Amino acid sequence: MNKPDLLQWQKLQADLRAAGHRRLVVVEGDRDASLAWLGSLLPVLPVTPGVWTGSVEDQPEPSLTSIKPVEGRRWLGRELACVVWDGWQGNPPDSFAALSGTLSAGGLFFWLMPPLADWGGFEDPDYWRTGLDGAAGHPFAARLARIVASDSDVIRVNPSVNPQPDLPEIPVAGEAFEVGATADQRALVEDLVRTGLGRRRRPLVVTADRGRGKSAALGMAAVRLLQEGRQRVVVTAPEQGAVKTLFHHARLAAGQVSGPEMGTDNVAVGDQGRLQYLPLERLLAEQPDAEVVMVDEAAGIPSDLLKQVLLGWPRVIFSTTVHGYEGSGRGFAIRFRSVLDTETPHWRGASLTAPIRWSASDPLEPLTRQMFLLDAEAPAAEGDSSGVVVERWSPAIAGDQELKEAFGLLVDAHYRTSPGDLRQWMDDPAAVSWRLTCNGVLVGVLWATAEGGLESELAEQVMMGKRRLRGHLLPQSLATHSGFAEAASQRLLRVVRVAVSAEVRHRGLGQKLVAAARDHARRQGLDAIGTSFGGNAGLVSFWQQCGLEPVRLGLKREASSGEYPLQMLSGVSSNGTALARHLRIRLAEHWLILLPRNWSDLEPGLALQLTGGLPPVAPLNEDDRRDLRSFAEGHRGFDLAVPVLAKLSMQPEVIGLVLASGSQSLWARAVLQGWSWQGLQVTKDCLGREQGENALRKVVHNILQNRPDL
Ligand SMILES: CC(=O)SCCNC(=O)CCNC(=O)[C@H](O)C(C)(C)COP(=O)(O)OP(=O)(O)OC[C@H]1O[C@@H](n2cnc3c(N)ncnc32)[C@H](O)[C@@H]1OP(=O)(O)O
Ligand SMILES: Nc1ncnc2c1ncn2[C@@H]1O[C@H](COP(=O)(O)OP(=O)(O)OP(=O)(O)O)[C@@H](O)[C@H]1O
Repeated sequence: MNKPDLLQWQKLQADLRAAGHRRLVVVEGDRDASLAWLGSLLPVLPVTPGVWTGSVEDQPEPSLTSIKPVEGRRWLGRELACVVWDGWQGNPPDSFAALSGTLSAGGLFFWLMPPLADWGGFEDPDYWRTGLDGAAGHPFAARLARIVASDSDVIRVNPSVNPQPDLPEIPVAGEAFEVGATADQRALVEDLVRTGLGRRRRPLVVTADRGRGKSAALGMAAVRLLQEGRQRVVVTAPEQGAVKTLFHHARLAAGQVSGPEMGTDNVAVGDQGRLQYLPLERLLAEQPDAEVVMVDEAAGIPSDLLKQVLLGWPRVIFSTTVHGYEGSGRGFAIRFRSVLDTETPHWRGASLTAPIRWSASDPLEPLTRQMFLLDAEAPAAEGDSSGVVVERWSPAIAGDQELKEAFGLLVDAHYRTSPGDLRQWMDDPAAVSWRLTCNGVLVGVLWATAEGGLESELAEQVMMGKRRLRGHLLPQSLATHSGFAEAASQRLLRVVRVAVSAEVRHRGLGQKLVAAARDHARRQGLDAIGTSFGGNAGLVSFWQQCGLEPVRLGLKREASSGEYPLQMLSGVSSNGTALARHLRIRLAEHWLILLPRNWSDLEPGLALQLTGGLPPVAPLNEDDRRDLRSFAEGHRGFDLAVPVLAKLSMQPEVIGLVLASGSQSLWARAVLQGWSWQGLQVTKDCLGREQGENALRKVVHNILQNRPDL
């Protein structure tokens, strides 16, 4: 009979729990046989709470919760005794990695799949979601198969061939593993308490892998601070769900009852003390009088908002996950470090290494790390930028060390780089990549993908919003939102990611990588090179230096960067050049009406930069000049001068003068973004209407003096 030896599995599970380990069990081959095999094994194992990533009808054990394969990330922060992952239904990497992190000590992760040798050719049902279906090969899955095959801690079962493989002996130490504070965590709590009680402006930045107990430590430390005399500790995070663990451990530390369904708004300690959660916007708007502010999952918050928190309160603690399942916090650490170095050079870093919910010798964590390159690190760049070589390179055929370094560079540069991106990069047949080395050390990577080239009928339908295609981000968005069907029929090379090591930035290396991609686009007869990213002033400058121009700004801020998506393009063929020009002129024609309606909260520097980068729609006429002079000399009020001031902003080189005026933010918001005087007072752009108008008059006066030709 194809049945497992139940007693052996029960012993294995008990030994794993005592050792604080979890294991991956790959159940290979025929799916029905695998389900039957699991159906006889699971009832004798502890499987609740547990999940099954398949349909309810196929569920091998009724007490498992049936979820869709993509829903794993929703379980982050919870603990599962068992995961049964039906790979036949799809293997979205982010979700898989997230679920593996929810498994507690003693947990088994069953993975149903075809035989390992077939993984590279297996048409994973999840491929369609990101347009990878039908690709000739799947190097990402083939690599996973190699890793699984070479890991002796993975248990492999093929129920139709060998239903009872030899199970490993788990060495169990004298004392069984128990979840509890590690020495690391206790030391961190002391450090946090010292920071919270200490002198001003010595921020602490806590970084660690997932599940090290950072959030819990913040909760425990907050309570200690309140017990030791602080009255108000405020915690914030990208979303309220992220502070559940923090509040749970705060309640326990305060000797209160805590349960999973309890709120995360407030914990009172003693007569006066209060730990309170505030969403970031409220924290910044209300500026509460807190002695200590803690920011959990700080990588999920744009650095300019973190900076406001940093400067707004006397004692600030930031905490974030590095090597997360849904993206990495190291990019955050790098980006935010420059803010810290400038604003508060005495900031300190702290870290936690020991896992809390499983033992340090658990084999599942290092395995998932390797599978999804969760710990990918860019090689140390010494700051040497000589001996530059730019070359085509492919992640699909790279050795593991090379791949790890290149992916590490992308991860460092973009904190939302996730395992799903690795799969896309390796498997997308339209992907082309380059790497840049300095004296043999990898310091730059560019990943691009060819998009568009749709038949004209389909392109028309995409333009009219009647069809949506997977992939083709840039052409689709330009066709649908900007209204140009030819954007979907032309062939564009979209730069998905470009990254240069922080140590060697601003030396022209990034531009070299983009030039290589542009060259390729030209040689391949493509029409344009473009990109789409969370717009900020620095990156817009970079892309402008590379010859790309803004052609579209999205209407909704991206969840990942907190910024508006911006698309930039540069023609390579004559058709592409005409399209880019056409798109820009169209954007320019609409800009002054769209900007205040849709992007009034756009960062003012970026609003000015984009305005200055657009072609002028119409030159100033005699009436405009008269109005400008009247405004500058005080005969005409601001309210009636706004249209002419806005028109003035779009004249060549005017924005340069505005940027140099010292009133740039006031100009952007009052003239271009439609702000009220009241709002401008709150942001301290002016003291009130009179002072604001006078400042703007001065700017106009200066522009008229400098540019008599206008
Ligand atoms: C689709 C996408 O990938 S968008 C995301 C781009 N990648 C990232 O944000 C990752 C982190 N950043 C990086 O890796 C690098 O800063 C890159 C790739 C953006 C630029 O690489 P570099 O090698 O520094 O660019 P390079 O030296 O060729 O060009 C620098 C010019 O770009 C502009 N620029 C680049 N970064 C900035 C910035 N933060 N602020 C202002 N201008 C900037 C400037 O004009 C700069 O000229 P300067 O050095 O004379 O001031
Ligand atoms: N001292 C402790 N005793 C018991 N359980 C703990 C302790 N510290 C943390 N935990 C538990 O371990 C898990 C991970 O802790 P926590 O969320 O604080 O880690 P983290 O490093 O903040 O991870 P993440 O990056 O996932 O937020 C949680 O389930 C938490 O309740």
